Amino acid sequence: MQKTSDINVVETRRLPSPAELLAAEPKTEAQAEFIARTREEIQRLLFSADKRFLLIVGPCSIHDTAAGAEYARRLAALAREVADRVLIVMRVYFEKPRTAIGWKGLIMDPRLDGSHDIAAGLLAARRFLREVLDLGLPTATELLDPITPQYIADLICWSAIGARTTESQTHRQMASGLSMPLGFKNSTDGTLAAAINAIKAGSQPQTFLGIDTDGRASAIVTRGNPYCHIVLRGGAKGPNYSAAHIAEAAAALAKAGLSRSILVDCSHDNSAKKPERQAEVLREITRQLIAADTAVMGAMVESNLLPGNQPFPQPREKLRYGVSITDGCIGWETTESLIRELHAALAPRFA
Ligand SMILES: O=C[C@H](O)[C@H](O)COP(=O)(O)O
Ligand SMILES: C=C(OP(=O)(O)O)C(=O)O
Repeated sequence: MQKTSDINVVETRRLPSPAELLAAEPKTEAQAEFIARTREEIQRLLFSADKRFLLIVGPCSIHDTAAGAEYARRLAALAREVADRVLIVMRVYFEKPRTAIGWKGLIMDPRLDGSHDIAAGLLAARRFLREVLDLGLPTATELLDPITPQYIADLICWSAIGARTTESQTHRQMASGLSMPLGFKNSTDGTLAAAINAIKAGSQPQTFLGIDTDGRASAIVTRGNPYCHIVLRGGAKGPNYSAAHIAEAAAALAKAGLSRSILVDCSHDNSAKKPERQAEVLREITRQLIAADTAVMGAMVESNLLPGNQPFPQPREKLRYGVSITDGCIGWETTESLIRELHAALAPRFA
C-alpha cells in the first residue's frame, strides 16, 4: 500500500512513562510540603493581602547543572536574608521556545550536541529541581511541550506560558489542569488580548488530549486553574512597564472581569534584550509600587553567575562557566546588589 504517514518521521524513541521517571527520581515528603506551602504563598502575594514582592530570578536557561547549582546556593542564602519583604523564586528553565531555530533546552538536548536524549534530559531536570527545592528555594519554569508537565510539574512552584504560546489553545488547556500559579506572557507584538483570553480559558474547565501517568493517550478533564495571571514582557513596539502601561493592563484585566494581578518581566522586550537594563526596569516598578497603589505584584529578572551570554553552538569544552548560552543575563554581583536595593526600597510598604 502507498505509504501516507510517517513519511518525514525518521525514528520514534520510546521514553519512560511519567510514573517510571517519578519513581526513579521521587520527591520527598518535605519537598511536597514545601511546594504546596510556597504555591499558597505565591497565590497570596498575587491575589490577596500579602504585601511582599514576588521576584522570579535566575538563568535564562539551565544548560550546566553544576553552575546552576552554584547559582541556586548563592540565591538561597540571599533569599533567606530578604524573605521578610521579597519572596524569591528561582528561574529553572529547561525548555526554550525559539523564534526560529536554536538549542531547545536541557530537556530536549541535555548533552548540548544535537543528540536529543530526551529521557536523560527529563531525568536531569527532575534531579536539578529536587536539588533546588532542598535548598529551600522555590522553583519557576516555562512549560512548553504539553507532555513535559507529567514528568516535572509536581516539582514546580510557579510556571509561565511564554509569549510565543500564550495564544495556543493547547497551552491554555494545559494551564487549566496545572496545580501551580501560572503567568501568561503578553504576545511578542506587545498586545495583551491573547494573554487576557488565555487567562479566561486557563481558568475554565477543559477536556483535551494528553497522556496519563503511564504514558497512555487519554482524555484529560480539568477543573480550571484559578491562579492564572498576566506577565508583561514588552513587545515589538517597545517596553510595557511604565505606570501608564500598567494602568492600561490593569484596566483591560478589570474590563474582562479578571483580577488585576500583574508581574513585570524586566528582560526580553522590556529591556530591549540588553540585560543590564533590567535594573532600571526593576527600579521603575519599585518606584511605582511605593508611590501609589499598583497592580504590579512582582517581577522577573534573568540573571546568571556571570553577565552576558556566549555564542552557541560551540564545542562544550570551550563554553565559559556560569555564562548563559541563550539570552544575556546580569551577573551575580549585580543581582545581589539589585535584590538588596529592592529589599531596602520596599521598606516604606512595611512601615
Ligand atoms: O528567553 C529566551 C528567548 O528570548 C526565547 O527563547 C527566544 O529566543 P530566540 O529569539 O533566540 O530564538
Ligand atoms: C522565552 C521567555 O520569555 P518570552 O516568552 O517572554 O519571550 C523566557 O522567559 O525565557
